[in-house]
Order: sequence, then structure tokens, then C-alpha cells
Amino acid sequence: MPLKIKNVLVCDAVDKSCVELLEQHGINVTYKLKLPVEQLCQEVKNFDAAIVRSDTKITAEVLAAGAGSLKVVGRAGAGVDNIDVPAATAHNVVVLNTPGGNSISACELTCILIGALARPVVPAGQSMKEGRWDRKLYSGTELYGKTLAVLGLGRIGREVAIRMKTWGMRIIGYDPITTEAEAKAAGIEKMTLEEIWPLADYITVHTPLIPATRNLVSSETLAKCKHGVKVVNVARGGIIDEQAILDGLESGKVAGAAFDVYPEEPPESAVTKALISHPKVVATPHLGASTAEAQVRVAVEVAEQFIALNGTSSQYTSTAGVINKDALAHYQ
Ligand SMILES: O=C(O)[C@H](O)COP(=O)(O)O
Repeated sequence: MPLKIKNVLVCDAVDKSCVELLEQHGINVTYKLKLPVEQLCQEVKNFDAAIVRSDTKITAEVLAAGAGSLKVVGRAGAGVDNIDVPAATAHNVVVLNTPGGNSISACELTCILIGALARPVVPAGQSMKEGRWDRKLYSGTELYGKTLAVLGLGRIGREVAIRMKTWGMRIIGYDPITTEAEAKAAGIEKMTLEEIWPLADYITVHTPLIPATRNLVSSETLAKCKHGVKVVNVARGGIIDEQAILDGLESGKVAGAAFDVYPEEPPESAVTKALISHPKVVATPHLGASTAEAQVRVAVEVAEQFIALNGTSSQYTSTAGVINKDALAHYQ
């Protein structure tokens, strides 16, 4: 049975270029954002495909509700942790993402947050808005000569390394897959985690959240770090243990932290809220991919893959973002 996508439900805010491209290829698009789960379960029965970012959760319940009609879920972004991929595969629902489309934006936000931990631009700017002129309170430190540990040397981690190296930082990194030669090409000295902890002045994580990376930065690993280490998480909530950072900020073990992602979004837990309001924490609301350029890229990439799946254009043939090839095989 060939795969034909005729109607697409867009569940999260994606750039209009996605809709335009799909419609140019005869695919109808309906926008229904922030649907409560019961309504989403009703709606998916009426569509061949859905497009999401990280807000909408495509759970086993949603997939079961869409069984027989829903055939594709496109993630306009990288992380598919909001989609139950095994349940999708069981229902022959193809899951695809756009892995590279937002990596430069996520990388740039990481670099900006590293900078914000070195120089207190956020509180200093706030003090100016409040009418104060406190030059003495907002002195910082140079990044030049400091050591940045990059944990996870995929697209984003490597781009961060390349940029921060030009600031004169020493870049050390860990990744179970990346070879030493690949790391070296991005200016990174590949090491084991045990070698990394005592050397790092800054730690930035760029892995997915999987069992092996949950609490990768924890009280136990922080104990092996320098006093005054600074940490950044633009990847996924849960890779850095928030309570461990709060404890570290209190003891001085951690001198600063920047978070763009949280175990629960929007944050509800008291620990996350305490972290966000801590004076030595810079917090942003999951903005890694939120740039004009990244949003156009992921929107176009997801649409191109839908058109490729339909086979109606020789211009678009790549379905490189398909996560569950087993589900795709069902239609070939
Ligand atoms: O996984 C991703 O691509 C990023 O976390 C961005 O998520 P967003 O598309 O919800 O901004």
C-alpha cells in the first residue's frame, strides 16, 4: 500500500513556508495549535499526517486514536522525545525529523549563554533598567585561556567547539561515537569523562536525553570538578541534575549555570523554579531553535520530506530524517 499524504494537521507553530510548500504540492494543511489531548485524539482521526515541534506530545494514546488514518508524524526540529516512537512503529506511523535545521541556532544560543556566565550582562542590564549604575558589582572573567568541556560531539557540540575555540578557549570533549580524528577536526581534544571532570571551567551538554545521559552532570560528577565550574544546558532537561546544581551554587562548587531546557516544560517543580530564580542562573524558555532562520529551515525540510514520501516531485527525494525505517517499509 503506497503512502499518500493528503491532509496534514499542524499542531505547533511552524513557519508558513512549510504550509506554502505542502499546498503547492496538493497537500491540504489545517492549523490547530495547543489542542488539549482529548481534542487531539479526535482530530488525528481526520488526518494522514501531523507536524509538531516540542510542545505537542504524540503519545501512545494519541497514536492509538489515530490508528488507521494517521500515517506520518513530522517533527520540525531535532528531538523526538515528545513522540512515542515505538508506539508509532507499532501503528505503522512513520516518524521523521529535521536533524540539522536548527543546530546552528542551538549552537549560537549555547555560545551566548557561555558568554553570559562569564560576563553578568543579564543582571547588569536589569540594574540599568532599575536606574542603578553599579560598575563594581558586575565584574566578570575572561573566556580566553579557560577550558570548555563539550559533552556530546554531534552537530551542535562540534559547532560550539569551533566557535568557542576562536575565543581562545581550550576545548575538551566526550562522545562515545565520534572518533578522535573527527573531534580533532573541530579543534576538540577527545577524552574520557573521568579525564574531563577535573579540567573543565565550563561544561556544556549536547546529547539527547537517554538513560545513559540522565543526570550526566550530578552531585557525584560535580564532586570531581573544579571549585567554581559553570554549566550550560541547551540540550534536554534532565541531563544536568537541577538539585545538584542548586546545591553546588550554594556551596560555591558551581559558580554559575545557564539553562534553556527543563525536565518539565513549562516548569512546574519547586526545584526548577528555585533554579530559575537563583541569582547565578541565566534561564531562557527553550529558545535554542527559536530564530527566523532555523524555523524556515526546519519548516521547509519537514515539508520536503512529506513531498518525497508522496513521490509527487522529482525535486524532493530525501527522507533522511525518517527515524523508524520499519514503519516506512510497511508502505514500500
Ligand atoms: O529538539 C529540538 O529541535 C529543539 O529542542 C527545538 O525544539 P522546538 O522546535 O520546540 O523549539
